[in-house]
Amino acid sequence: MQGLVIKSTGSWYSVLADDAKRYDCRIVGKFRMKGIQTTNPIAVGDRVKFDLERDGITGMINELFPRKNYIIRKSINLSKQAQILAANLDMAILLVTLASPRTSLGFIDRFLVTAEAYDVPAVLVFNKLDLFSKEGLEILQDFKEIYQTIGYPCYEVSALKGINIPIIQDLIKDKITLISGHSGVGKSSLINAILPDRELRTGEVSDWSDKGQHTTTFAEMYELPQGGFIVDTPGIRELGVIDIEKEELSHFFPEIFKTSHNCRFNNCRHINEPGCAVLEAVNNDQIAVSRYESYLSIYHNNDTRH
Ligand SMILES: Nc1nc2c(ncn2[C@@H]2O[C@H](COP(=O)(O)OP(=O)(O)OP(=O)(O)O)[C@@H](O)[C@H]2O)c(=O)[nH]1
Ligand SMILES: [Zn+2]
Repeated sequence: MQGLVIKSTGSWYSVLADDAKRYDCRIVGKFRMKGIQTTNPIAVGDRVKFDLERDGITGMINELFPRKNYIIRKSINLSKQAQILAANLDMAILLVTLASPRTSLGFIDRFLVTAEAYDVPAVLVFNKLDLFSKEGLEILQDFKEIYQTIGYPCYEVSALKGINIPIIQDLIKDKITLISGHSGVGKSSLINAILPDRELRTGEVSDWSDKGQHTTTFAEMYELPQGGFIVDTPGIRELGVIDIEKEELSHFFPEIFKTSHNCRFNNCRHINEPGCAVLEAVNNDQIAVSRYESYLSIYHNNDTRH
């Protein structure tokens, strides 16, 4: 039988099979991933094959289908180990607010770089629309223009007042979607608005605390009544920390990458090189200054965290 892993406790996996029934499964043998060592071989979002046991309600997973992508969390102390938080994400939503609290452009850009590196399509959703003044709405238009020009879809909602929620419900239908955002941005409110019945909580993964202790938090996969799942990872405010080589960073800024093909040197860093097409595009307002500043900031710090 085949199915989707909707819950993982480390030793048991809840698999939603193609017959729409749920089976508690264990793993046969070892599943090793090339390149990274993981504490959990299988995560929510994985598609697996399993053999049904005689009892008709439990199973043994014997095959993991190739992942189109996955997001990981590195252990802070156990340096070589990583934990797969979720696999096969169709979309990552970054929830953004322009006031109380204001999300910085740098934060947005770091999220987008990480999403690009993980190969997860990213979308920006601006929340707390009900709080926007006239000036706020103008800033919203500026923000949207920066990101829509690059190709990132932007939406605006009020989770509290229920504005534009059906648009988001439609957007996430039949997809596995990760919702991220910094504290206070309204993630819980949005999930509640989308999914009033929180009883549908369906998954979890364990996690490390900052002190390196192995604690359990809940990265949850909520099944949507209209089809699809939301992955919520409380305590993980971004997609996770990922190591990006300096030389590769521009690959994750789509507009910089596209423009860089016209740089004079093919190893151009886009910092001060003669004939740099990226610098020229920034000067001509074809690339947003804020985006270029984020590029420089990440380049110099080599850091995708806050
Ligand atoms: N005015 C307004 N307030 C909102 C909206 N959405 C959420 N809030 C408020 O913002 C605060 C934070 O909302 P939460 O949903 O708890 O935010 P969160 O992102 O889940 O925050 P953490 O639990 O810290 O991760 C609460 O006081 C909400 O009532 C909105 O659309 N408009
Ligand atoms: Zn260049």
